[in-house]
Amino acid sequence: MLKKLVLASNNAGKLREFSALLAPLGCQVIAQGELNVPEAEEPFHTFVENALAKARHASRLTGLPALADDSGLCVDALGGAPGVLSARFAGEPKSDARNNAALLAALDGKTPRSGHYYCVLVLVRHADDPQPIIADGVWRGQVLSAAQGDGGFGYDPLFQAQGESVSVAEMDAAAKNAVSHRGQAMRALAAKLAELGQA
Ligand SMILES: O=c1nc[nH]c2c1ncn2[C@H]1C[C@H](O)[C@@H](COP(=O)(O)OP(=O)(O)OP(=O)(O)O)O1
Ligand SMILES: [Mg+2]
Repeated sequence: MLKKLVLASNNAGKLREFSALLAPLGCQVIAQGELNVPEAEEPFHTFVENALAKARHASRLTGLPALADDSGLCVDALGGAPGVLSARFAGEPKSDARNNAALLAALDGKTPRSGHYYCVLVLVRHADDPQPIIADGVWRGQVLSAAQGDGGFGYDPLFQAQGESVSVAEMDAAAKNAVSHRGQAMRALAAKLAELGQA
């Protein structure tokens, strides 16, 4: 039933991961930027509210079903920060390099360095869909004391997932998708769609 989907994100790193993660759905996927959808406001304190706002915004402006991802890094010793503010941890304009520097500074001298990536995905069939499909994923690990690697995006050079011996930026893209917060969320979303007979 889902033939065409707008991906409600402007983050190039996420879009790269989704091109592999969405392939099994077999539907046509268009990034919102290709349809000139401007970035949505993300004013809320929870990931799920922000993801829903992004999905509704893209769906309203395109008339298509929309999938949004709201995600971030939650560090235990920082009370869950940067959390929903991950993208703007070092202020505007958004910058992965400045966010990583701000994270190292915030954690300087603090222990433990444990935390998790969180991702929530929201799919709306239309802008006012009363039954959004929601799935999430958690990926635990540690914040490293210096950046390692140049793959991935965001905080990946500083994050080493549990059970791994390298940073996420040193993992290959398929290995990351197989275990990441986003990969887990996507597989859970696909299972819900299948349950609803819509994938
Ligand atoms: O797998 C990941 N690897 C590294 N960093 C990650 C990951 N997943 C989320 N993150 C970080 C990046 C950004 O600092 C924030 C997401 O913020 P978030 O608002 O969801 O995305 P965004 O503004 O970059 O793009 P958009 O809202 O258009 O999807 O969390
Ligand atoms: Mg955002």
